[in-house]
Amino acid sequence: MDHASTASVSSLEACGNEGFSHNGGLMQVKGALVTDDQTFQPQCGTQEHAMDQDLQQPETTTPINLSGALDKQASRGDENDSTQHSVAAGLSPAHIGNVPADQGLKATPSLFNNPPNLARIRKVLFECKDPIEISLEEFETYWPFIDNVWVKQRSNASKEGHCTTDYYMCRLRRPTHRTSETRPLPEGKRPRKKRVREGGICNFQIKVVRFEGAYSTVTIARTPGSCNVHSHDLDYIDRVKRNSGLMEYARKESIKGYLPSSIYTKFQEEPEKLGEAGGRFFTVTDVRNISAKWRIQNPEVDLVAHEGYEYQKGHGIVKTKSTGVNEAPSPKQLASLTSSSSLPSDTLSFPRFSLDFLHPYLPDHSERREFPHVTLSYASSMDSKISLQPGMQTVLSGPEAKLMTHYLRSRHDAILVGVGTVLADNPGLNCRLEGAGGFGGLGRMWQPRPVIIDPMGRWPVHPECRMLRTAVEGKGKAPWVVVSPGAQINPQTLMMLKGYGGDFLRIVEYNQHWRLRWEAVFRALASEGIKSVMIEGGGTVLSELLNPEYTSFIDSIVVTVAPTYLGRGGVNVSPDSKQDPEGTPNAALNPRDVKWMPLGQNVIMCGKIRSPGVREETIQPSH
Ligand SMILES: NC(=O)C1=CN([C@@H]2O[C@H](COP(=O)(O)OP(=O)(O)OC[C@H]3O[C@@H](n4cnc5c(N)ncnc54)[C@H](O)[C@@H]3O)[C@@H](O)[C@H]2O)C=CC1
Ligand SMILES: Nc1nc(O)c(N)c(N[C@@H]2O[C@H](COP(=O)(O)O)[C@@H](O)[C@H]2O)n1
Repeated sequence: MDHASTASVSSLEACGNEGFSHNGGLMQVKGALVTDDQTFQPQCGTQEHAMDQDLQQPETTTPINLSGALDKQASRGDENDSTQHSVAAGLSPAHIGNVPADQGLKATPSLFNNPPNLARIRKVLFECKDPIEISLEEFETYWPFIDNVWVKQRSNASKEGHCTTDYYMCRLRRPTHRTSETRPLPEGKRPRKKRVREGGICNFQIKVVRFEGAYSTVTIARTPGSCNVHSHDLDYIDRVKRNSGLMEYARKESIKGYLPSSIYTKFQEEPEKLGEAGGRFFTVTDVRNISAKWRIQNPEVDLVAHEGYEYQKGHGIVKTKSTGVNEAPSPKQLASLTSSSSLPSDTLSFPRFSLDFLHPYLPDHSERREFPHVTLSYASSMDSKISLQPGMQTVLSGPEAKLMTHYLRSRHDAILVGVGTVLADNPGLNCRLEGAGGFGGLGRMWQPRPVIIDPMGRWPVHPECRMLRTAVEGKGKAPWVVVSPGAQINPQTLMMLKGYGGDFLRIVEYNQHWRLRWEAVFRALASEGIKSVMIEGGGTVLSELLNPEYTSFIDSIVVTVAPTYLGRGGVNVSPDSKQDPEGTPNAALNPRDVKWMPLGQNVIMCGKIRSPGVREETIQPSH
């Protein structure tokens, strides 16, 4: 019998979180990782949780194809592993990536300094299919390259100044302004040649909310009056208006005193970068206009062509001497190119081996369900231990299995652990794979949400803990901490966690053993928009969830088995024993559709747990 029957989630607003607005309400796009050989197909996005009522619920989510994200496969170690006790020693080394042949081979400076995945991210910011959360820094980096799409309508700021909301409409929503045909032209003016574009043709509208906290975020979402898609593509806008990122490139080069035609020639030498930045329709007149503005202040400067370029009649500016462009870099240049990567040093290369075997066990985010898809995923010794002793982190996954685990993380909306694991491991619980679900995509947007089961509020929220550092560095999300009504959370702690983008969720449902009811936890997560949860541990959490009371909530299990025995002192994963009605012992649980897959020195066991038809909460999509 339940001691309390109402499930409720409170984000403890009552405890005094003035000045902090909820910076959630966001769309996560999962599984957007694509290998060079397209081994993995992108998946759909999910609504994480609603920030405020005027965010539109997305009706459908669309696969993301992150083409540029994985171009750079430089090898990097994981700085955090050195502190862990490793029983996986001797496993094969991590995959060493290569510097792609075309990466940064320019010896003379390029006019471009495009941020990573620019074309992809321009498209995401143009389409705004689902609410997007990015860091302020990312916003300031990417927005100038897409600002040609938008015209600001109005702005609001919160009283405390933490939060600013700007409302934008698509440029093509503006009504057409035609000059009166009858009005006489001013003296000396020729009639305008420019074709007047038809206005009012696209009713796309967004709002951009800036939230300033320990981790400043910007969320971008369609407003309720907006249509779902633009009535035109991004090229159409790029043809009509240049973005300010592109124009800034031209301005920077102009103020060096170069001829517009020389600048234009240099731009055209890197058509891919130009196209990525939205410059497919860039003209020499665009450069001339920028240059002319600067020349008003600097009329005495004699404009020159770039070194190695000169004017040749009939051909305009052409390259006359080798400038080192497209020549092979020296070893020194190569070394500096690999070390100056913008990705964090703990980035993991995307697996080069196939992980197709996992697909039947992965969440299908297009399904509409009452409860999230739940995957149990942990690493175990041969004697079913997950660590050498309580409170001790033990590495059981070899390099390949570790990449697989991070791939799994990229495919789930949330990663859940018990507080015992957090206290023992101080984990990051982010996805460190290179690509959209991990590093190098849109910051934290595609990262899974860490969830900690901590009924008594034992986790000491501290800026130095890894999850919060990870959040501040934009490498992951701050956690949601699931607490019971009895947990004493002081307002400073609450405000600190919220400032990092995390929160406390209070659950008031218990089972007969005064344990939080998992049903209530999953329902609470679902109501916050979480569609899939990967549960990593520890022993208490996993063993409890493998009991009959909860197996109807568990979809899949993915266990990394390590070739080692940790011994009796280790932390066990084992459900309660089971007997038939006559008292004869039975197997406690037999997963279905089992697959075993060797991965390096580990073997991965995948299986399904929830029987088809049991708690089949799939809701038919509404039309
Ligand atoms: N090899 C692997 O894949 C993994 C290993 N680990 C290891 O597991 C060990 C930690 O395991 P445990 O100590 O068992 O801790 P745990 O991580 O399972 O957390 C247990 C705590 O969570 C809370 N809790 C969990 N379920 C609850 C419920 N239904 N109601 C109320 N409270 C609940 C309680 O406070 C309980 O003390 C560590 O040594 C860690 O390194 C952890 C995760 C993965
Ligand atoms: N898959 C797996 N293999 C192991 O050998 C492990 N020790 C774990 N532990 C889990 O991973 C968490 C660490 O995550 P970060 O790397 O810090 O992000 C740890 O807390 C366990 O949940 N998992």
